[in-house]
Amino acid sequence: MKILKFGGKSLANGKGIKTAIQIIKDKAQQEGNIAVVLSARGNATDELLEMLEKAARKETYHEQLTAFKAYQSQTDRSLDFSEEFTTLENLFQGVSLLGDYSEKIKDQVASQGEIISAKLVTNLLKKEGVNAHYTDTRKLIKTDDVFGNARPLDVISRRNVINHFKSYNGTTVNIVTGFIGSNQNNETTTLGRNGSNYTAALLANFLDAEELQNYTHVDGIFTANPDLVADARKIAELSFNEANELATFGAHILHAKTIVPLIEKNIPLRILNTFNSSDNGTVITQKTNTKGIKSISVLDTVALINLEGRGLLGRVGVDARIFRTLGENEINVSIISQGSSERGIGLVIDADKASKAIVSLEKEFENDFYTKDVNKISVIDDVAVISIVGQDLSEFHKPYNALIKNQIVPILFNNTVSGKNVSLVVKKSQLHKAINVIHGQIFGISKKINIAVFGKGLVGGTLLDQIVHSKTAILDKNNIKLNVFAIADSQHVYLDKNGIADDWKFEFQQQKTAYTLQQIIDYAKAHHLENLIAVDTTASKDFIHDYISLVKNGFDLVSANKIANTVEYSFYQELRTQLQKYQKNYLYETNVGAGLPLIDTIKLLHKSGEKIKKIRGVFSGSLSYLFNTYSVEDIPFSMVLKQAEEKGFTEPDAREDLSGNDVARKLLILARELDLKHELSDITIQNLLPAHLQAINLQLFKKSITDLDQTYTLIKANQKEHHVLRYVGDLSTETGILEVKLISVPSNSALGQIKGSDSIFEIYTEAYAAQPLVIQGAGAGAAVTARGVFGDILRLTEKL
Ligand SMILES: NC(=O)C1=CN([C@@H]2O[C@H](COP(=O)(O)OP(=O)(O)OC[C@H]3O[C@@H](n4cnc5c(N)ncnc54)[C@H](O)[C@@H]3O)[C@@H](O)[C@H]2O)C=CC1
Ligand SMILES: N[C@@H](CC=O)C(=O)O
Repeated sequence: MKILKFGGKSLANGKGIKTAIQIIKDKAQQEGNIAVVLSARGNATDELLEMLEKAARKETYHEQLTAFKAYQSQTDRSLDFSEEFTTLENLFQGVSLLGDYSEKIKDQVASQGEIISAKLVTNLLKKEGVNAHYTDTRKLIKTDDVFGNARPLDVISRRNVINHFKSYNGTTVNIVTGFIGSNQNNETTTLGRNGSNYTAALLANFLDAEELQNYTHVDGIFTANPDLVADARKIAELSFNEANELATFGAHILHAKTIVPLIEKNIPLRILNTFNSSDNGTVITQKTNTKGIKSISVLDTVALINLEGRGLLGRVGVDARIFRTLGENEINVSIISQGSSERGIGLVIDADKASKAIVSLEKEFENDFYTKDVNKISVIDDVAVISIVGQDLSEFHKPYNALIKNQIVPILFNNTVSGKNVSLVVKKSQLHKAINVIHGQIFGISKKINIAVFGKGLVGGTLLDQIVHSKTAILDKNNIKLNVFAIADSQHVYLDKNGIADDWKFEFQQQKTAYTLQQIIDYAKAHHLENLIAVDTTASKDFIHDYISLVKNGFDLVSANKIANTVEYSFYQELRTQLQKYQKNYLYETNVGAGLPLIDTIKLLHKSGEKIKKIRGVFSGSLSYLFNTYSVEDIPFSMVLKQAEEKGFTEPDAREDLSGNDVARKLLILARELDLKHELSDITIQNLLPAHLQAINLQLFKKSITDLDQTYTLIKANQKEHHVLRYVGDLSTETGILEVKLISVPSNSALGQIKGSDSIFEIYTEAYAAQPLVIQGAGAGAAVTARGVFGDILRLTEKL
């Protein structure tokens, strides 16, 4: 025999009840021996209890009762529910007169929901030709007298159920009321929370069922609540022990007491979705083959009680007093944590019991306050418990580190000695983010990286296109979901928590209002976005002052902008101090040599103790292009400059290149990588601009660029034969030389031979003394730079 159980949503008017009837009919035809346990339909129980409360407060409930009757009668008008409706009317009337009600009355009211439900389903099945029989469990399940949470009396209930089912030879489908029973005086009782599931489990146990199939409105048990974690996935198999842990920690589908009768007889429990017949659901059995973490569950209606005292160390009986006090006040403790110093104990209890707990504990420890053995009993009520079921402590560092990196510091954590369960108490405001971070980390379904791109110009725009284009491949290959949730230029921002798509340019254009950085930070917080990266593809001197704010708010940084690394050394140092403090990273590989792997190489050599003596070369892609082209072609200098601009090699203001500032910045960045505390002013810079072009505005400069032609025609003409012009950077740690200048070199030398926009860096070290280590390649351009920034983002994702 199989027991089927249907929940309230599965029995709601319309699609629910129709589907449930079809399922029962099909199962009765295909599998024969079944019994069906039912909850009250829709929200019937809540509505009945609401009306009861209203009656007790002497408020009017009549309109709601009329609506209730109409709803319950709507599906099958041939049925007469006058007995149930009259019972309810009489009960409410009595309560209204008295202004109060007992738990006994409450059970009588609540039970009508299941009675109506089972009568309706029986009738509908009969109409469909199924030999259905209405079974009122008040006649079968005998309980004690604890109204509202009655305990079934095993022997008598078992005998009643077996005898009742014996009277039917298997061709009858018993449609059984869940949740309700009766005491020895035949007064209606109810079985408490999850009572209908309990009834189904008891029936399965008493009748030695082959399986209990619990029909709900979800596909089964998930790795986390899908409402909180979009990536949550269904678990196919669970063991009873794991289910029990989940039940304790808020998986509402299960309840510990419903599992016990099944464990006793080793009866599998299958959670199924009424509305998705193609899904096999989750099956819970004695033992599953699959290992590892099963699920993350949450308790969010809890409070953390903290009792602290200097005089508690070694005092016998303190914990006993705490638990006795709480026990006497019917306060259940779900998590306990006490350090070996015994100076404090943390307890997690139901939130609605927090005040009672504090008052009773303060009373119990009144004398200890006077003697100063106890100095504080406090409550933190904006907390939630996350429980990782199946978590082995040897692997716990992974989710824990991920939480810390996302600036979520658990208030308390503890584990079960037997079984694998780690629970963390976190601030409720951080729950959503915390559960997503943990889920991403332990299930490795995909790690979501939330990116804000500041600057959507040449480099930023190309980067965004590259991300949109490659994100699916990166997800498939690396399990990393790149989610650009913010794009900002100097005026507007486009925010989308679900990430940009191909049409990001169009969406950005629709943004018309000014924004502040705080808005972006608040947006990330409000949407619980984890693994945050801010990308700076501006050339802004102001935006760098937002870096520290971003770091403090949980962002790692990637930058193509050289300014933060080249302003005064005190800022350079402060930024690194803050990065260390907040455990954040800052990658800027494209600051020197665009996409070339230069900074990483220098860092590695320096870290490994290799003495770098000199770095020399052509550091600028645009100036490389300018002089490589100008030296061999017979065209005006200004025309080549225009080409360099059009190809995206220059800075937004090309004078940053021509003034030598850009190369000087690169030199300074490299010097600082070698721990040399230089300032930009320490660098000797040869400015390639005539004085009158230096101090005018950009527009005027663009109009006057032909003024450059005469100067460079002369310089070119005055060179030795077979020589070419090159703008070079020179950094010597031995002589202290730091200079950038224009030189003329033989065209067959290494520097003389570079082509296009290539940069070349010759690195002389102790090991690379005679022949330098050479890094050469495109030193500018939106595509290579954006690729370099993308590389930094991917490098960061490995650290998050
Ligand atoms: N072009 C290249 O080959 C390379 C460029 N870089 C660096 O990349 C950066 C970007 O260069 P391009 O894309 O050519 O510049 P661009 O002028 O095309 O784009 C800059 C963008 O930044 C935005 N912006 C300015 N201030 C802002 C602020 N406070 N907040 C947000 N957005 C702001 C602008 O509105 C614009 O969208 C520069 O720092 C440059 O030095 C680095 C390596 C190579
Ligand atoms: N304008 C720069 C771009 C890269 O940093 C250059 O020309 O090298």
